[in-house]
Amino acid sequence: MSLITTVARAKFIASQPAFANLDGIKTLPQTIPPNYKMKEIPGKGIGLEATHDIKQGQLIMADTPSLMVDSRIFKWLPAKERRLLQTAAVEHLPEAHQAAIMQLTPHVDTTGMPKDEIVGKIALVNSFDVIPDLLDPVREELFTLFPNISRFNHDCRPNAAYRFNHETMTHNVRALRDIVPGEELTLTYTNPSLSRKDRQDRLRLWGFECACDLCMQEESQAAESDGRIAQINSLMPKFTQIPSPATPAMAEILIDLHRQEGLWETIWLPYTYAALQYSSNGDASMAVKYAQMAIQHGLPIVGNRHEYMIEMETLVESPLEHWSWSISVKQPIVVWT
Ligand SMILES: C[S@@+](CC[C@H](N)C(=O)[O-])C[C@H]1O[C@@H](n2cnc3c(N)ncnc32)[C@H](O)[C@@H]1O
Repeated sequence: MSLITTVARAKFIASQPAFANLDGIKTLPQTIPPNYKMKEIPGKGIGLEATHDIKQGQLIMADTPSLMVDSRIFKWLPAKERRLLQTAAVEHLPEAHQAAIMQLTPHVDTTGMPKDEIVGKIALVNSFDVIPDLLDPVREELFTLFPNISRFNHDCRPNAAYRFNHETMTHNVRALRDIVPGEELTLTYTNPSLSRKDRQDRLRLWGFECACDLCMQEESQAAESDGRIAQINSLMPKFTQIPSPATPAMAEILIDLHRQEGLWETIWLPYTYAALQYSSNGDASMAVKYAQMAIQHGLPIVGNRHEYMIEMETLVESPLEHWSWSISVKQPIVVWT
């Protein structure tokens, strides 16, 4: 990979296990047999299609970066200088790798365009903002181009999600729900909990009109979906209010709305709220059931170091000793301080 950053940050990144522990690299999961194929998707350019059954949580792809750019350069360098640096970084890669990058979509006609502008467009259309590692002293994101993950198209109700692992330097894409052969594999490029108009406005900033099923729906169906999104967005904050007016029934409604909308990437949150609601109302079996579902759907998305995942593990282990146990029976509910 090519990395554009300061010497100090490059030293930090080079000290990560992926570079410092070469034996560890041998255990990286990139060698998983692909369960997808690349093909032309009508109205969306190239995309990926499942060729096998894929289970919720299953790893679909683990991709290492081609080009990682410290996002501070967007403030520090004029556009032309930045693009020339990005081009030099691409030219540092092995030839086959360079060719793979130059084949990614620039989304515009590049006839007669200088190479640095083409590289700039390819980077803009295809890169991900990687959040820095917790130990990285620089808190600015890393604008990162991956050779294969860039082929995932967007869907406002995606069936896969990504998470960057700094230890292995891989961007891991996992299934959000069970997927059957023939389905397109998709990620979301924007917040799915926005109204259709707001999602489409944001995607236009990426330079395309979204052709996903939800965006192609009739006006009346789109209005129903927007209504559910509005209901989710008004219910959600009630679970973190102090004191909270939330109840187990409200948590069940929130879960149901997520299921109806196919919001599989965030469903771990209502499961978490439901677990806490049932626990605070003294129902251990429902609390444990939902805590397990929160873990099942949350781990692939937020990882095992996330505070809610730690809470849910604790709740599953000893429900009657969890801080939330029966608190609303004894006193007003305080959920998530
Ligand atoms: C990161 S690339 C995805 C792969 C791309 N289709 C290709 O041919 O390499 C993003 C581009 O794919 C297209 N695209 C992705 N999702 C789309 C969608 N839901 N509707 C229409 N076009 C989409 C747009 O041209 C967008 O600029």
